[in-house]
Amino acid sequence: MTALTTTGLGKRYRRKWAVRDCSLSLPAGRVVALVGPNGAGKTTLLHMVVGLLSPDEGNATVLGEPVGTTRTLSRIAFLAQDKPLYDRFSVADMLRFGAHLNPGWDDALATGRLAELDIPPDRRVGSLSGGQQAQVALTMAIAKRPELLVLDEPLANLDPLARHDVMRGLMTAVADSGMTVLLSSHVMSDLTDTCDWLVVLNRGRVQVSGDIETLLAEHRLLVGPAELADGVGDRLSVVDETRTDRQATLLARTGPVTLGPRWTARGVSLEELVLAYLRRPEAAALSGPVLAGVGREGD
Ligand SMILES: Nc1ncnc2c1ncn2[C@@H]1O[C@H](COP(=O)(O)OP(=O)(O)OP(=O)(O)O)[C@@H](O)[C@H]1O
Repeated sequence: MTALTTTGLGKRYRRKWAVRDCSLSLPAGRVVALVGPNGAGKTTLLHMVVGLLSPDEGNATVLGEPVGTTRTLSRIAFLAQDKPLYDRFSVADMLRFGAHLNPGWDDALATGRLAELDIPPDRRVGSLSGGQQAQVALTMAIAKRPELLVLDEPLANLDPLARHDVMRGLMTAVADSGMTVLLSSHVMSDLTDTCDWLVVLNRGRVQVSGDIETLLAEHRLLVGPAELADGVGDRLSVVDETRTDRQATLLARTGPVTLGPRWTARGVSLEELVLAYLRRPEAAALSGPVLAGVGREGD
């Protein structure tokens, strides 16, 4: 089952395209990280997915149905960047509000989650810390019992401990419900242990979309003599490279690779992989087969 399919999706503001030619297929039950630099088009894409913006080209299907229908909306929860909370409401008022708006509301889940987090129901939302407000907003989204939860930078402005707590809460909810999560973030370290699918958006276009374990297995960081780098680069799909007079460091899309004795090869971290693609907007790695490089004598 596919949680989200987009085909040639595009949106422009006046004459400038914010998202262009976006074709994606995200499997259900995954926790998907949507990453990209400021202005890459993440919010625009998420708004099209949840039906807040209409595309100027292409189309999107969510949970097998067209975006924006009443039935689709009831199956999605969306947490926008500016958390949709009312400062003057008490926490309990917010939950009543959520129950009123959402037919599938799970009140036991909402009250139980906030009790576990020690967030008193009678406190005014405006008097809670940023981390507590994020938890209330996340609780509201989860209590809707969505099949697809879309979060636009849920961790923005939170300190590392609060970010960790919010992500842990999210993972518990995912484990309990099996819902698909699509979340955007700038902070790679928040995503490393929690997400299992990666989408990199850069300048409005999808650069990478794939299972994180597979993507990591398909890339290597190669370090060797600068004078031999061109020869190696010619035979491998190099995403990004840095060189000094003597040494070259290549991040290449390749399976296990055998190079000459002057080279070392190791796996990459998620952060290294994302940064390499972001530095090279022209490089694209949509999920697909990758050829393993074979080394030659003298490399
Ligand atoms: N309402 C709007 N009117 C005009 N241009 C807009 C509007 N919203 C977004 N844009 C432009 O569209 C592009 C994509 O913006 P978007 O907010 O989708 O990116 P983003 O990846 O979410 O950025 P950030 O990480 O900074 O939140 C940017 O160039 C932005 O300036």
